[in-house]
Amino acid sequence: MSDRVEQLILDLFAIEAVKFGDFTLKSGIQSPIYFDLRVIVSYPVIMNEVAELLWETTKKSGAKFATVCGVPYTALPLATLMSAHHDVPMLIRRKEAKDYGTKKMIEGKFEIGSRCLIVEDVVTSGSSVKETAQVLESVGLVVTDAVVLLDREQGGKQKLKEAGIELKGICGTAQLLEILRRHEKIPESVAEQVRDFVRNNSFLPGLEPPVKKSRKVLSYRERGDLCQHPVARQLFSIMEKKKSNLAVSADLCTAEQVLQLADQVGPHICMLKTHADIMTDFSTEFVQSLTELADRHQFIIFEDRKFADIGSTVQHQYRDGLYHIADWAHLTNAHALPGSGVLEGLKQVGLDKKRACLLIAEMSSKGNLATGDYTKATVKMAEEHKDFVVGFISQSQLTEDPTFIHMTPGVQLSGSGDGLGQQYVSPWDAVVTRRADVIIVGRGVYKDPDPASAAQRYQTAAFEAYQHRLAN
Ligand SMILES: O=c1ccn([C@@H]2O[C@H](COP(=O)(O)O)[C@@H](O)[C@H]2O)c(=O)[nH]1
Repeated sequence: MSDRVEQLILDLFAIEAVKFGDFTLKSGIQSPIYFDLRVIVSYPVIMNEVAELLWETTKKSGAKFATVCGVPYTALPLATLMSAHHDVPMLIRRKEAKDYGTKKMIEGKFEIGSRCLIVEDVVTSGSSVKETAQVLESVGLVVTDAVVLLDREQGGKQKLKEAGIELKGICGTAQLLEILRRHEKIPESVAEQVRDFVRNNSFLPGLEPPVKKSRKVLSYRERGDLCQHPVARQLFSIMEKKKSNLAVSADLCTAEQVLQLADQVGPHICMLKTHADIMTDFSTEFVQSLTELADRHQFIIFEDRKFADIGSTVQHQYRDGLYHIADWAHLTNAHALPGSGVLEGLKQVGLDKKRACLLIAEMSSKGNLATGDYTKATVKMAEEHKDFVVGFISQSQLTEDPTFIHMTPGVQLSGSGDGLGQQYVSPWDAVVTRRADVIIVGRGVYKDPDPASAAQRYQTAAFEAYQHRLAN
């Protein structure tokens, strides 16, 4: 195989798929080396050889997969050849979801939970592979392996490993330079310049290049298009249409108070959060009226039940008892503390009803224990239950997966705490600094003499913060 890799590098150099000079990369960095693998479509013999070597490299690594998917666009023909020659089904990732028809981001047939191999032409920081993995995972596929023709050796492999993806490459920059030097295709001074560049432009933590990376921040609409769960899709769509990323927490003790508040703040919110168990007169009539208000004003109902028991018990708490939560709350939440059984239990009740759940990964209260490894384990649990878990209650952004929604309580325009452990940040801080998608406000709204105006103030503050995030 090494003779074939050597010949391939010489061929790539000959067709100017590998160039030396002074190039401005997408990130704005000046680079002395440039890979333009797009040209290989004009050289079918070379393209075929690349696809074969990608296949052999993958097989040698022992990677197991049911489908292959090329990172658009250069790797698409490579994945196609691998698929056709080795009889392994291919998937196509769209760069943008169609705005008509089925709005699929992934074309092709697959089984939920099956593995997909990502194929790429060049890896620098690994972000394109990661982005493709996120889209594949958002539809229920599993990504553990990726294969690339050229690894620039700037930290992408390590970054992907941190994200749980094993990257195998046909050739790295060091080997490529060695081959070209041995065949006297480039002078030693050029090879040294490239080695220097690679050393000084690593994407490893602490060694990131000093330039701003231009990763696109997705809008709520774009994120909604990526989501599979109907509640997540509906929420993002309401947020975009109503220009609201505000959830009001109706922590009130009578049905009349909750319904009055819901009607007053309805036009300004994307979600109403309830604590059914603090109400003295909870009834089916209340549920009916709340549901009507949610339909009229277009908001999601979130029962902040914070389930935290074994699967069998939470199933009863969710389905039965006084509140029959699963019958009316689009969304509920759970602690990760009991382990994944809590989700298995809730899912058996909620999935058929198309309900969704958030995991409590961080809390706003002083001295709480939902930090560090606990928070990380919570994120992992959410990733393993994406059919039901659509996001987090958190105080910061915990994952780059755009299909997870981060909701942040402990938000007020004025005030830093309540004397009982609650800690407040401003809407700007929550959305811009901590990267919340939705802010949750209780007393800041319902204790105001004019809750509708207060909700409008929070709505404007939080949505302007989101628009700032989009633009910067
Ligand atoms: O970490 C958490 C989790 C949940 N909450 C809930 O949010 C509201 C906040 O009400 P405020 O009046 O705005 O303080 C309340 O229902 C809590 O149970 C939280 O605050 N922190």
